[in-house]
Amino acid sequence: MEASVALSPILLGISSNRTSYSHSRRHFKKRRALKVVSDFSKIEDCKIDVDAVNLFKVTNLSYKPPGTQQSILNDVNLSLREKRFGLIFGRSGSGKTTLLQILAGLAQPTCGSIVVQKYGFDSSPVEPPKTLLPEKVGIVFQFPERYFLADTVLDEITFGWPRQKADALLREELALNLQYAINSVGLKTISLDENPRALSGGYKRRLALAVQLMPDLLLLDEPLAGLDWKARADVVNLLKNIKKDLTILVVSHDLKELAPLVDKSWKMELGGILKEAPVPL
Ligand SMILES: Nc1ncnc2c1ncn2[C@@H]1O[C@H](COP(=O)(O)OP(=O)(O)OP(=O)(O)O)[C@@H](O)[C@H]1O
Repeated sequence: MEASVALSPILLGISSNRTSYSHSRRHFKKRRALKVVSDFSKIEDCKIDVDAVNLFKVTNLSYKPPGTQQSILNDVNLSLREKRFGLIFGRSGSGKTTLLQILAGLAQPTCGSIVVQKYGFDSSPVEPPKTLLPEKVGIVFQFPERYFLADTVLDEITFGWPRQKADALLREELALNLQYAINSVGLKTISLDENPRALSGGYKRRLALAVQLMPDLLLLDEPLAGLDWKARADVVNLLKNIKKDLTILVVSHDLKELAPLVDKSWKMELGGILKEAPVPL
């Protein structure tokens, strides 16, 4: 099935689980209208912009899992400007994945805040900070292809989208969402009837990204893990394109390949202590 023909299942209506009607609608509007994240510590960057920019900020965040005595994350601070690529590196077990999970709303921090704030061209905040809502954050876990749920590419991308109760406007929005997702990750040449498990490694990663593409902030845990050299280069190119629209925060050990994309980087030290640091190459 070609992408254009494949819009018809959406227009016929789809049922909900992975995401809700309002969720999808919010994503659609947000993608068009909202500018999100920016770099607080380098807010002078904003001076080159005519419009206001958004800054994603984590302040004094700590996390102690329920029932444990030791904090995994300790007083973490970071900020990233919209449409920037942030990279967190560091030793295994230092807390990188835990931080992504908290940013995605999968666990509650013990203390601290995660906000988005808009700044004007003169570097002053133009609005009070807003709590970053989990539905505005997409997360792609390590080896995301292990968690594919559907039997076709189309169903995998649209899993959980409204089917039965979608009005005409929403159906149109969903059709555009689908087109956007397919085009953004370069899945146009793949049949939407294809079984996701039959795709090559690189195309599986593209599909996993398409599923999570709507939010403003995209979190990726080891996006190159387990791929051969060709697929890795493919995903790096894809991330370069996606960066034009979204803010991306990546946790990875693959520093050399991702370095050309990086605008800001941090090292997570054992004990969950995050420090801004250049990518060590
Ligand atoms: N719910 C939990 N309860 C107790 N300990 C936990 C919990 N979740 C994670 N940990 C521990 O917190 C530490 C940090 O784990 P995390 O997976 O965030 O590290 P990481 O830096 O992402 O490691 P890697 O690079 O190997 O993926 C580990 O020692 C892990 O065992």
